[in-house]
Amino acid sequence: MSEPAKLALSDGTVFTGVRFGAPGEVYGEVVFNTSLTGYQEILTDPSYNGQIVTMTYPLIGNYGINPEDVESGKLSLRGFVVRELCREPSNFRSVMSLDAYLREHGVIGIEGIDTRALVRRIRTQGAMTGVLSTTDLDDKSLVAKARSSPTLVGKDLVKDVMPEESRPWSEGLHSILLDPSTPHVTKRTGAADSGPHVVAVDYGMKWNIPRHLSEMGCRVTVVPGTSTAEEILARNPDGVFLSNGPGDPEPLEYAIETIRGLLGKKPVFGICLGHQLLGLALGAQTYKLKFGHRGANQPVLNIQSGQVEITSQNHGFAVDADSLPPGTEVTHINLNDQTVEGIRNSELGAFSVQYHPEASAGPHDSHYLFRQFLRDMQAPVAAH
Ligand SMILES: NC(=O)CC[C@H](N)C(=O)O
Repeated sequence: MSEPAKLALSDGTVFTGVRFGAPGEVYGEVVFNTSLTGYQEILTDPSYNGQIVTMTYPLIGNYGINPEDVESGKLSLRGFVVRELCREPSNFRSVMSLDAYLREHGVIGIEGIDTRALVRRIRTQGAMTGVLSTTDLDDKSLVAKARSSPTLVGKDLVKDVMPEESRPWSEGLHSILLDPSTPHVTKRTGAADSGPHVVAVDYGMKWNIPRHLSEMGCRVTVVPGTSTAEEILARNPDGVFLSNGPGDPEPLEYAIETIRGLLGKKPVFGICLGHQLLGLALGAQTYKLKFGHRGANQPVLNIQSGQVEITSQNHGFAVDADSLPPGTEVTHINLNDQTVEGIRNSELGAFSVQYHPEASAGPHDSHYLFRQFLRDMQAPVAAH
């Protein structure tokens, strides 16, 4: 039996659809993702904390859920919006349906709404707060709640999703990726225990990042996003990695302070939130984009090589190019809107990208950045 659900936006628009997943009511920033596949990686990406995610692809759930394609141990997003939910998945790796998965994790889903109309609203008005409910179906009340719910600007959303303790990382990439001749066997390679030591500062890190570092032979120690520079340096790393994570980078003063204490001492590599935090630590500014970049088909120009990479992205904030201090250069730009996608300060041995070279899900064009970090770690900082 289908149960109604509603999504109301702060601009007064209300969409009526059908519930899937858990019942209840949530508010969050309504954003959209243009990936055709990878809903499981999106659901488990901690960077979506505080957001209600809409998929633009019209049929979601057709290959089910498997235990391997997770990017964290839980679902951090607030709600999930699709045009049509596939209730009968078919895939040799699937162990349950998307509907059952959302119910198990207490996440509300809505299907059967015109996601094209919703995305056009977000694109014209900008990202908005919305309320998704299966308990209150009164349009006026829902719009009033959407208007009075707080936005994520100025909030620390990292503290909800980062680990409390440090831990050694112990997993490489799927063998399914490494050995296409045995696609029915999904095994991971073990973690490296020699090679350069990377301390990965976890602000809500997608697991495919340390899997890549491990796969390259690095020994990886994951530490909480609140770690100080002294605590990190005491672990004697060869390089420090700054992870992705949710929300506005600006209020994360503890992280910016830590990065300042590492710059020039160890090679630093940042991805997404880590990139924004590196920018802030170098003295640049960040700002909120109108509706963000989320998908697996974002074109990025590598200014140095002249090559275009098709990239996986998930961000709503960006580093302001005009605010970059001398010595820090823009290395990559987004070809859709010319925003900054990568920066480098060679003297300090630090670089970062706004997009996701670990993909998961998405194209693999940007894996070379992990090798670049490896090269940086093999040369002392002063040599950069
Ligand atoms: N994926 C991320 O790390 C996102 C970075 C930041 N929270 C943003 O939305 O811009």
